[in-house]
Amino acid sequence: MFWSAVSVPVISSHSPLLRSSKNSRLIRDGEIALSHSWIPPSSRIRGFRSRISGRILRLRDCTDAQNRSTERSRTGTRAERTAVKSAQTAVRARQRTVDHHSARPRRTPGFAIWKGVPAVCSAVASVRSGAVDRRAEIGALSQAVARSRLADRSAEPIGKSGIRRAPRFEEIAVKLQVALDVATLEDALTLARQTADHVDILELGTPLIKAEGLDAIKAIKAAHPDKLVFADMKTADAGELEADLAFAAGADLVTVMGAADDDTVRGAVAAGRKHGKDVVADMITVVADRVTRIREVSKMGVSFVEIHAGLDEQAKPGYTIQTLLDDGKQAGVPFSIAGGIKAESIASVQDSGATVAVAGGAIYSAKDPAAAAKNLKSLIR
Ligand SMILES: O=C([C@H](O)CO)[C@H](O)[C@H](O)COP(=O)(O)O
Repeated sequence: MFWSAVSVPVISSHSPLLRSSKNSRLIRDGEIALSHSWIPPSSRIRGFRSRISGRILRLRDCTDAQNRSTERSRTGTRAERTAVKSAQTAVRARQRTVDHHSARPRRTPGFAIWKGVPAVCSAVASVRSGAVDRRAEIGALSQAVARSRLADRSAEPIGKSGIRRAPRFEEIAVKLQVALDVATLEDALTLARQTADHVDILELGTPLIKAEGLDAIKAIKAAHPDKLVFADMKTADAGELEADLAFAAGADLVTVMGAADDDTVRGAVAAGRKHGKDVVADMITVVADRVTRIREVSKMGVSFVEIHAGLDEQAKPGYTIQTLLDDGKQAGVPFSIAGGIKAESIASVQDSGATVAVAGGAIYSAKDPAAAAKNLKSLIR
């Protein structure tokens, strides 16, 4: 399940409704994230009213926060106006980054969760809701703005200044993706059935797609319509055509090689736009100057990059997942990690700020794949 960039203040996070709801996740006291499926598409753009804990709150996404805060800045006390104005500036600056990195930020707010945007949006929403103490909220707003400014610097390598990356994703659990790296559709359906309850994304591995063809995407999606289906096409040429085929077969996310020609990446992105779906740039084989290429492909409109060490690279002596995590931290764009994630390493993947953790061997090679997936999920804080 994807969690929306909408991060809303709640009056009481102790509400049984919020605690038990499959559709909301407590980020921290006073703030929840809502699942995409729970938010009608139009509301992701315009905001909507929802009754939570008996109070009506205004929910909005990052772009909406910008618009609404304009209204707010016309009224209220001087302190409120100043606070909202700084938030507006911060949100706009962040939004520009979102626009820059993703051609479809408004339609994919889930991938816009980075660099302090939700914190600012949430704080703007708090001030606007008028439901809680204004002084406290203005304090929260200022903090969010400061955090966003700090995050501005996070794209730069950590240098002598000693400035560390500002916290970005850590309040929101990383999504778990199982790589169905098996050779038959039958085995893939079995593995998907065993693990679906514990994962957010079902990935059809490249070998599976090659063995069974695009119909395998259709079959997995039909069996698990509530899950995001990721087609690991690893497209190296004819990006638009190949991505189009995978999306038409039912994929929600499709990979294109980050090492491919820029036009191949752009082509896949164009297909993604046409279908309203997401393209992921797989950075497998890009090792030298990986951060530079990650930033380049991000600007081409992919939803996020997969920083990936393939099975052959993992088999080399001295391989460590840490280099992938370090590059993710340094790149300052949304990323997933794939490269032999195990129970021992999944916490560090989350700490790196990854959006998605991809696990193949740790699940399909386990004696009990369901238990392995469940365990990995439980290790995500
Ligand atoms: O993409 C993958 C690889 O290239 C084989 O197709 C894997 O799905 C990915 O590496 C995740 O698997 P593990 O590395 O075994 O966790």
